[in-house]
Amino acid sequence: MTQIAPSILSADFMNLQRDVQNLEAAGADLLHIDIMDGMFVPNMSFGAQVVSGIRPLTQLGLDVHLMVEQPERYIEQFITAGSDLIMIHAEATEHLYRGLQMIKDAGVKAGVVINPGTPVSYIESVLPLVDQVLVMTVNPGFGGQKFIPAMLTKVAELAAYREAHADADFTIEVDGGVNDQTIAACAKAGADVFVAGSYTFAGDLATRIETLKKAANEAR
Ligand SMILES: O=C(CO)[C@@H](O)[C@H](O)COP(=O)(O)O
Ligand SMILES: [Co+2]
Repeated sequence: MTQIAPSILSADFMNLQRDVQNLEAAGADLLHIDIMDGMFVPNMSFGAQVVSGIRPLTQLGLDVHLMVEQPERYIEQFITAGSDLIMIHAEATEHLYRGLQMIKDAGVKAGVVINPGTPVSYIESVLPLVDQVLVMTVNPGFGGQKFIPAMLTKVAELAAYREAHADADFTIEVDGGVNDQTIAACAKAGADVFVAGSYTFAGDLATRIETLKKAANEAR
C-alpha cells in the first residue's frame, strides 16, 4: 500500500502547528520527522521536544528518522515523546540489533536506515526484526537534494528478500529527492512509503500529495 510521508524539515518552523494540521487535512499518511545531530550528518535540526509538541496536534503516525551518532542514547526520549516508528542508521551504532530491540521492547515500531554507500547485505541479520527499512536515496543531512537512481537496485533487493522470507514483515521506505518524476521508479522497484519534503511543500499540499499517490499507484 502506498503511503506518503511528508518531511516536516521543509515546513515553516514558526508555523509548525499550522503546517502539521494542513498536512493531515491534505491527505498525508504519515509525518516524517528528521532528527539531525550535527555529528552523524553535517547539519542540525531539533530534538525530542519537538516530537512531543507535535504529538497532540495530529492523529498521523510519527515516522521518526534519527540521523544521530549512537542513537541508543536517545531512543527512550523519542519513545516518551510519542513516536510511532523510530528508525536508526546502520552506520551510526556498533549495536544495531540492541538499538532495534530497545525500540521493539517498548512496543514501538522499529526501522533500520542505510546510507547510499551501505549495501543491503550489511543489514541482513536485522531484517527479521524490523518493521521498516529506509533506503536513503540522497546523502542524509539536507532536504532538496537530487535523487540517486542507483539506489533503486537496493529497493528491489529488499522487495525480493521480503518475498522470499516468510519471517520478513517490513515496509520499504525511500527518502530523498522523491517527487513526481522519481516516485514511479521507486514504486516499481517495490517501495511502499515515500518521504517527500521539498516537493510537497513547493505547491498546494493536497494536490502534490495526490499527484505522488497517483504516480506510485499507477507504477505498480
Ligand atoms: O532525511 C532526510 C534528509 O537527510 C529527508 O527526510 C529529507 O528531509 C527529504 O527531503 P527532500 O529530499 O524530499 O526535499
Ligand atoms: Co528523513
